[in-house]
Amino acid sequence: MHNESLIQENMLVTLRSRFFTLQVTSLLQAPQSISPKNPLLSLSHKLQMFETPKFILHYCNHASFATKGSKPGPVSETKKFIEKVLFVPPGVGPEEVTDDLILPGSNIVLGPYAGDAKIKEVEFVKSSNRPKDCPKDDRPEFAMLGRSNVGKSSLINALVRKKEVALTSKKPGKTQLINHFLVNRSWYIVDLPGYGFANAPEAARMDWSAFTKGYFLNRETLVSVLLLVDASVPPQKIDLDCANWLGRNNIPMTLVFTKCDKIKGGKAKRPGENIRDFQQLIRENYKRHPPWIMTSSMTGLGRDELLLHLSQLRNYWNNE
Ligand SMILES: Nc1nc2c(ncn2[C@@H]2O[C@H](COP(=O)(O)OP(=O)(O)OP(=O)(O)O)[C@@H](O)[C@H]2O)c(=O)[nH]1
Ligand SMILES: [Mg+2]
Repeated sequence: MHNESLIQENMLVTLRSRFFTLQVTSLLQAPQSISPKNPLLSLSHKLQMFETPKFILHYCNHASFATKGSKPGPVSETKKFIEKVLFVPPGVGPEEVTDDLILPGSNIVLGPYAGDAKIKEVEFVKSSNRPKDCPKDDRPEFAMLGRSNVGKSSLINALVRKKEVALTSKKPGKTQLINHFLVNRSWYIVDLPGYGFANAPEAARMDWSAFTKGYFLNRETLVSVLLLVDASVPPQKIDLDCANWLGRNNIPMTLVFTKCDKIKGGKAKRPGENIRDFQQLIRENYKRHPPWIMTSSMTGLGRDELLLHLSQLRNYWNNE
């Protein structure tokens, strides 16, 4: 794709996201009824003021996700395409998806479980150095996973709108323990140590396999892993391995692309291209695309959209 159209695409995503952010305030604040009589209708009504996020179709056209030789038509007419490419949450049938229900800068469809996504308070609970030392209660949690320096701690701070809730650093390897943060006294965000940091001092280096994999495989309250991937660099083998490992172990995952504000000069690929490449490389291992979303902790891109996504996963989990 030409650089110019990529820049336009990135700008479009940013603008749409800003526009959307203004409009979603009511959804962020007002708890949604979990089983309204006609949930999609009411949600659709709330979202109808939004600009139609044609980005997803535009994106998918370029990523050639659609069957070869066929152009994706309007979302409502391409059921197979929707099932394969979009993340359609519980409570929404593929035939009910309209493009105004797709969160901008993502493949995530907003369903009737979304709501009550505003963060009112956040409290650091504890650091654990073994999975079995993690808080023992039945509140749902989301774990931030990703390479050292990908921006896990920064994203937590951006989500909760506090500068130093989770400690960040320019040097990789800052987070060394499993850190639980309790949000609104009802759910946890978990900051995990980064993987792939070979240069850490011996004492700080850890066996990621034993340490963190145990957590994923045994944590019953884990609603979804948020796998953070740096969109400013080309796909890295270690991230692809991680995405594939989660897929093989049926651990629910949302791909959160970070640093989408970072545009490198020269011939370096743009975030949009790196994101597409990453998805194409994991495509074989997933029947359907996992939910993915573009974010930037610097500009706030994707913040409210990600909170809405987490709210629908969490509310569904609570009602299961
Ligand atoms: N441009 C840009 N920089 C970012 C973004 N998110 C994080 N950073 C920077 O990336 C560096 C690492 O951020 P952290 O949040 O500490 O990364 P981490 O994944 O928690 O790292 P570990 O704790 O070492 O695993 C810091 O210098 C951040 O300022 C982003 O969205 N855009
Ligand atoms: Mg960290």
